[in-house]
Amino acid sequence: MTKRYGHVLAVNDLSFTVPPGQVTGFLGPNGAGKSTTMRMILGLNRPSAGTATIDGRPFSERRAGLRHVGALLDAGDVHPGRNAVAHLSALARGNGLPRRRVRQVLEEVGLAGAARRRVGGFSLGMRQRLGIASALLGDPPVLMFDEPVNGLDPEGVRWVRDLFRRLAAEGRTVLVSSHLMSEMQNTADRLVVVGRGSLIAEETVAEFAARGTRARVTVRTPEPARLAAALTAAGAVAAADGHEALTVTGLPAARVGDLALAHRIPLHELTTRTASLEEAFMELTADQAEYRAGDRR
Ligand SMILES: Nc1ncnc2c1ncn2[C@@H]1O[C@H](COP(=O)(O)OP(=O)(O)OP(=O)(O)O)[C@@H](O)[C@H]1O
Repeated sequence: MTKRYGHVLAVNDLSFTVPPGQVTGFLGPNGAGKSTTMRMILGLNRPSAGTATIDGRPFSERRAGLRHVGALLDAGDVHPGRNAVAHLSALARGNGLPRRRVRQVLEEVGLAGAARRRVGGFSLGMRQRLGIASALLGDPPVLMFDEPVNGLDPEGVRWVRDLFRRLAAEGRTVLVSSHLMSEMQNTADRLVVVGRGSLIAEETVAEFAARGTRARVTVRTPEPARLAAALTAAGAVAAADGHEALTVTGLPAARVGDLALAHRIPLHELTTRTASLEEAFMELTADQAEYRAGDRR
């Protein structure tokens, strides 16, 4: 799909597949086009070009609505004067869903105790939970969540992760967007990474992690300057990392240790670090972030 807003190219010829039985993380920096893409999948925004299908058909052709696809797009999109039960009951009525589902999903998201409180008084985390309850209401096989973790406390983050894993284990299709790799690391099976509207990567989390920078060696010594000189002479790149530490690329840890011994330089630490997912993500999207500190575009 492609989506233009005037001269802004929000989504640029983006194509990917979200399989059932897995959690697919939809990852990209702010403004990468994630929300626009999700809205187009649901037929809320019209693509400038291309189509999105769910089980082979556009969402608009699906009569089952909430029973087929559940989505959390904007947790703030709830009438503040209503309480949680009224909000969900209206949704249930509009979609021909049994009333008992309202109680069930409120229990499921941990809002049973706040069921009769006005949504206007909800914290952001509670609104997210209510949005997730709405998505679950129709017990759908396909679920989409746009930045569901925003505003959740650590217990909420863990809860939502377990929920997504369980939904996928039940065979459902789960698409979750985030601008933070750390949120996806232990949640997603697959990643669709976007930057400035374009696809950067579509692969398993393991494949994505393997893309990361070469292994690096952290070495700590009271004589960093001498060690850096020895390492550089041996063809490595040694960068000062704090007071007595160096970050070394281009040589394995064993060679770094051997060189230190040969030069009689004491070592206080010698650690191999592989790039974290976060680093792989930052590296891949470094040129793609729309807004960055110090950016004066
Ligand atoms: N209604 C609109 N009118 C004009 N431009 C828009 C509109 N909606 C989105 N955009 C622009 O499209 C681009 C993609 O926005 P989108 O909200 O889809 O990104 P996102 O990846 O969801 O970002 P975030 O993580 O910040 O929510 C941005 O440049 C945004 O400013």
